[in-house]
Amino acid sequence: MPPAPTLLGVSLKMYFGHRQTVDWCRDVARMAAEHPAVGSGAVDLFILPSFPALVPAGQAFAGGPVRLGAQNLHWEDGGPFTGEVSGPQLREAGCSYVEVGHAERRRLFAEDDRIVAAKAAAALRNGLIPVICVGEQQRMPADEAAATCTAQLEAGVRTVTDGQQLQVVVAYEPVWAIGSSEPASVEHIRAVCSRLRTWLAGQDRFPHHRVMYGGSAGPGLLGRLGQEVGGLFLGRFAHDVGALAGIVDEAAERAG
Ligand SMILES: O=C(CO)COP(=O)(O)O
Repeated sequence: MPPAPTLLGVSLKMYFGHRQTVDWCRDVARMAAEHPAVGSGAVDLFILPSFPALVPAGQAFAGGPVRLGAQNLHWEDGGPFTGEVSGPQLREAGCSYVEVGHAERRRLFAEDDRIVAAKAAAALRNGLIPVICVGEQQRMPADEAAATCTAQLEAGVRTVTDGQQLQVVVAYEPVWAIGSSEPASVEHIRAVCSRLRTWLAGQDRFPHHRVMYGGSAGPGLLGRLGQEVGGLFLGRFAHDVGALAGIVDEAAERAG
């Protein structure tokens, strides 16, 4: 069996201005169109820009292999929720993915496991692949981190019951490694991702699941991770499209 495609995702968070975001997406679309590994399906690439850029970014990616996603959604599908964006709106805007429960949202916007669970359910209900973020707050041994993250994941999907053919992505992001200079160690990443994969594999609800690593991930990391790590969730170190292209190369090498 050929290895599963490597999943690469980039969240732009709120780093770029609007024009800069759209220009960056056009550059990524061009890079991906020229990169055989993205076109062949050996590498799956998704980009999560800010809400206002979703439509022009979708236009930039139209007809190509790059998938679009959002960084957040509301748990209801419509109604009096000022300032919020719904799953159906994201689908209409062309999104395939949506991020749920990022550490910054948990910390700064008081998103707890109950909200994460409601948002994950909203994503799945609307045909969006949730990228469910989990991660331990402080440095700790890998087995403790794995137990913490598995419990977070279990809580984050507890309301999802009807899982036939549902796809989920889990982004393992140790909070202490986000916005840092270095990612977690390769051994730590492999151990935690492996435990998350084992937990997901034991769930009939999620026949299609992938686990990726994020937190100061950048060039040179992917090649050192085993197949238990399905890909990378990138932040700052993908701002340079050349660096992102290099990571796509590493993913292509992994595919063999
Ligand atoms: O949180 C992250 C991706 O969503 C990781 O961000 P950094 O790679 O910039 O630390």
